[in-house]
Amino acid sequence: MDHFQLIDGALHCEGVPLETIADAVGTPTYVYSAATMDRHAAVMQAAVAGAGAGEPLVAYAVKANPNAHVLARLGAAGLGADVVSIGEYRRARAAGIAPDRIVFSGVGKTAGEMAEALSGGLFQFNVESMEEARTLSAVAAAQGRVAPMGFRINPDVSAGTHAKITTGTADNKFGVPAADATAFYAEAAGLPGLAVHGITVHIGSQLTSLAPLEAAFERVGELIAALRAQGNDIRIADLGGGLGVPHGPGQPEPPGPEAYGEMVRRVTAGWNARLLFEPGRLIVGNAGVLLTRVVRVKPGARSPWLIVDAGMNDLMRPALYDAYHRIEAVRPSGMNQVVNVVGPVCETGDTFTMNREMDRVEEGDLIVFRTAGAYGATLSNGYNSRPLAAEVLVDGDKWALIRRRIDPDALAGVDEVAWR
Ligand SMILES: Cc1ncc(COP(=O)(O)O)c(C=O)c1O
Ligand SMILES: N[C@@H](CCCC[NH3+])C(=O)O
Repeated sequence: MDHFQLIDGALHCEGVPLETIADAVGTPTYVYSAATMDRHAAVMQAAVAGAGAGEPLVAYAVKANPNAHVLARLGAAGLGADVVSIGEYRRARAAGIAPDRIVFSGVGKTAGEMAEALSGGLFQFNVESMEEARTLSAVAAAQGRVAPMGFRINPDVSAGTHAKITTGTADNKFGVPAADATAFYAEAAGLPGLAVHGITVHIGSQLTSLAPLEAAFERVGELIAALRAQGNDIRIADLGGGLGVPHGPGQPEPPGPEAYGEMVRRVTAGWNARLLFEPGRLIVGNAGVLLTRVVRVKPGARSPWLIVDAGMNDLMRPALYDAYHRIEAVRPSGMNQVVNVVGPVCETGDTFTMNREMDRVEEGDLIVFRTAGAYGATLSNGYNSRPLAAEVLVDGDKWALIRRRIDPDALAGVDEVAWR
C-alpha cells in the first residue's frame, strides 16, 4: 500500500496534496505519512510475533529518523528504541518510550553517556569491545547499579550491500571478533556491576538478500551454545536491523518482513532466548519523501540540468552511497524527459542522478525524491549556509509541521565572542 498516490493528477501524501504543503511551508520539505509508519511498525511486529522466548522487542533504530513526533508515533505503535547516543536516548524518553524498551548501541559510548542511560534506565547496553565493557563496569560500580549488557559480535560476514553501510566484516570497526567472544564473556561475567545476558549482531543496512543475515544469525546461535557451555547465562539475542526496502522499478527487490520473520523463526528455533530487532529504514524509509522545487533548467552536454532547491546537504544518500532515489513530478505532465537532477550546492557531488528518464517538468514545478523517510533529514547539514529542511507529518487529510525550517543563522556561531 503506497500512501503517496496521484489524486486528480496531483501527488498526495494520504489525503493531503503535496502542493498544499509546499505552498504553506515552502521547499525543500520532508513529508512523512503516519499511516505508512503505523503499517510498517505493525507488519514488522507481526512478522516476528511469537519468535524466541517471550515477546520479541522491536526497537526502532532512532538514527534513521529521530524527529520527536515520528518517535512518539512509533512508540505509540508499540516500538521500543535502539539509540546510539545520549541525544537519541533523551529523545526516545521524551517521546514516551519506556526505559525497558530502549537498547543502547554504538561503538564509542562515553562514560558520561553510559552513566546517564544507566541511571535513567534501559533494557541493555550493546557493548562493542572489552575495553568498553570495563568502562561500563566502572560506571555501574560507581553508581552501585548493575548494567545489563551483551556484546555485539562481528561475525565477519559480507552483507552484500554498499561498502559504506557494511558493518559486519573483520575490516569494520563494529563489534568484537567472534573468535574473542568466549574469552570476553568470561572476563565480563567476572567484572562488578555487569549483568551479561545478551548477544547482538548487526551486519549492515539496505540488505537485499536474507543469506548474509542468516549466516550471521547462525554464527550467533553457535556462540550462544558455546557461551552457555562455559557458564554464561545468555537469555537475549538482539538480531539488529538492516533489512532493505524497495526503491522502485529496476532496483533490487529485498525480501519482505514476512520472509525475514520465517527465516528468523527457523534459525532461532532452538535458542530459548528472547529476541530483539532494530529495524530503522524498514519502518520509515518509504514513509517519507523530500519535496523540492525546480529552481532552473539549464542546458547540459548530454542532458539538461534540472537544478532543484534541495541539495546534498538535505539528502546526502546519493552523494555518500551513490544511492538511487525514485524521482517523480508532483503534477505529472504525461511526457517524459532525460535529465540530470542536481542541487544548488557548490560540489560536483551534489548530483542526485545523471541522465535519468523521468516526468517532464519545468522551472517552478515540484518534484519528490521517494524513499527519503530514513537517513534523509537526520543526515542533513547546513553546508553552504543553507537552512535545514522543514519536516511535515501527514495523518489522513490533516498535516502538521513537525520541525521548522532551521535558519542558517542558528548554526552560524555565538553572537558575542569572549576571548579568554
Ligand atoms: C546497531 C544498528 N542497529 C540498527 C541499525 C538500523 O539499520 P537499518 O536502518 O538498516 O534497519 C543500524 C544501522 O545500520 C545499526 O548500526
Ligand atoms: N545512512 C545510511 C545507513 C546507515 C546505517 C547506520 N547504521 C544510509 O542512508 O543508507
